[in-house]
Amino acid sequence: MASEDVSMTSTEEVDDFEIRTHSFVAWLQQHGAVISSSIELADRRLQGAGRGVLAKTDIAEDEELFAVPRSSILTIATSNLPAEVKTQLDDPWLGLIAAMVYEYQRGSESMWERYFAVLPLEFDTPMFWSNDELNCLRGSAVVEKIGKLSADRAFREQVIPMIRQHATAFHVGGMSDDDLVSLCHRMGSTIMAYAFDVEKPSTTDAHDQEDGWEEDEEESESMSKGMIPLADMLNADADRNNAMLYYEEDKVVMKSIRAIKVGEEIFNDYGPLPSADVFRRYGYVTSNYAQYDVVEVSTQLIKDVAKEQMKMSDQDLERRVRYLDEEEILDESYDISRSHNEDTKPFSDELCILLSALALPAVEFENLQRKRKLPRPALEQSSAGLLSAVLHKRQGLYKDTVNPENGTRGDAGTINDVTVEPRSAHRRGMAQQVIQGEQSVLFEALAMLTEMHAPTSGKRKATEADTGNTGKKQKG
Ligand SMILES: C[S@@+](CC[C@H](N)C(=O)[O-])C[C@H]1O[C@@H](n2cnc3c(N)ncnc32)[C@H](O)[C@@H]1O
Repeated sequence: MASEDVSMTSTEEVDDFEIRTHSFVAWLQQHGAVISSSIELADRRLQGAGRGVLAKTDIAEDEELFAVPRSSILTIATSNLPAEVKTQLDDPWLGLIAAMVYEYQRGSESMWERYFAVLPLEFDTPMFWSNDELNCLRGSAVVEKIGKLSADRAFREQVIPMIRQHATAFHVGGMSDDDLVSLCHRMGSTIMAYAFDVEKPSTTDAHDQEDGWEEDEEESESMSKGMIPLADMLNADADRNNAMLYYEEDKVVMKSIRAIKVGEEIFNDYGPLPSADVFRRYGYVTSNYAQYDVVEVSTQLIKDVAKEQMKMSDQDLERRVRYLDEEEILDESYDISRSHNEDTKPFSDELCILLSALALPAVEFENLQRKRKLPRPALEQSSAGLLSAVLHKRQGLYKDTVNPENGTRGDAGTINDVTVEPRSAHRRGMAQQVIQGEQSVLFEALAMLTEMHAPTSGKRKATEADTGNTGKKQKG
């Protein structure tokens, strides 16, 4: 989990945690926030979840839990960044990072000082992992998505020169570029785990939009990225989500969306994110996002296996792939989902079309191409065989194979190894959970393919219903 200070052990320091909580709540109220007496900001460190919001009394559905004035939300616009700096910032997440660095460095001169005092100093997100720790994630597509190098580059090329240009305003005298990169990473990771896509005042539809920075490109003019004090103190739970944030003209309001019993935690939801994404963005793993787990299979892997399995020439392979690209079927990778996930199909139509196109005899493919047609999005015997070979190859990309039934694996000793310090052991444990989730998706997918083409069922042809293409729910 994210933490303010991992070395915090003495009673004095533990008390400081409470002091900072109370000081933050008092600060927010002084700035016009209205907080219901039915809730409290509580210490959830024993649950491994930092702070969280608890119900102090029974709460009815649709009750207002708290309201935060828009002026207390930290955005580029509300920050005190000099006007000429604001005009230099056209990227929303780099801009908010700069605004946070600016406000943080101003210390007691910043109106958000007591808010920063409850935000984390350290993270367990993979952005901060050692190479040894990252090695435990080998095989998961999450490794390619961490983006540390590109973030470093953006900080060094875009943010730091701008900060240096206004060094006095930013109070960064004496800080090296490396110090600034670390501070930018800290603020970037805080945004990733805490910021909301805030609807601007004129658009008042209800939405819960807690988000990371990767959605920025799609962000419309009506949204801006912002840090909403207290709204971001809610922990998340995919199954027990009981509150939602509503955007009003001059404030944002958190309301209960179902009845909540005294003592229960008030939870936000991050949406249908696979565990790997929850882990990458928020730095923790729980089993209740496992229902959304996926395994990413790259097109390159599919091409490599098809070439070998179908004994295809490079020329033939590239011709088919080019045609599918023209028909907008080709992607860089395809997600395999859980077979019992109610909202998604285990094998997408695009993946089935790609596999079928690669598995067709050359003459049949040429016929289709001539008529500018595509294969049906169903798995036939040959395309299912190809997929099965792809998935076996995909399995081999993981560092170890985890038994999805009991979680044991080749080097399970690493996690319990007394020579590994506790924080690293915790990270390795999370890596194992992520990998185990992905591998169980693979096992399920392979079992489904076997069942679809089991010899006992008489080598029947797969129908669209097998791949979920009728839109009906798939049962595992
Ligand atoms: C929006 S903040 C929530 C407030 C946070 N607990 C705190 O003390 O600042 C998101 C962070 O809370 C933690 N978190 C949220 N939901 C959690 C959960 N269900 N279990 C464990 N940690 C959780 C993670 O560290 C995540 O990055």
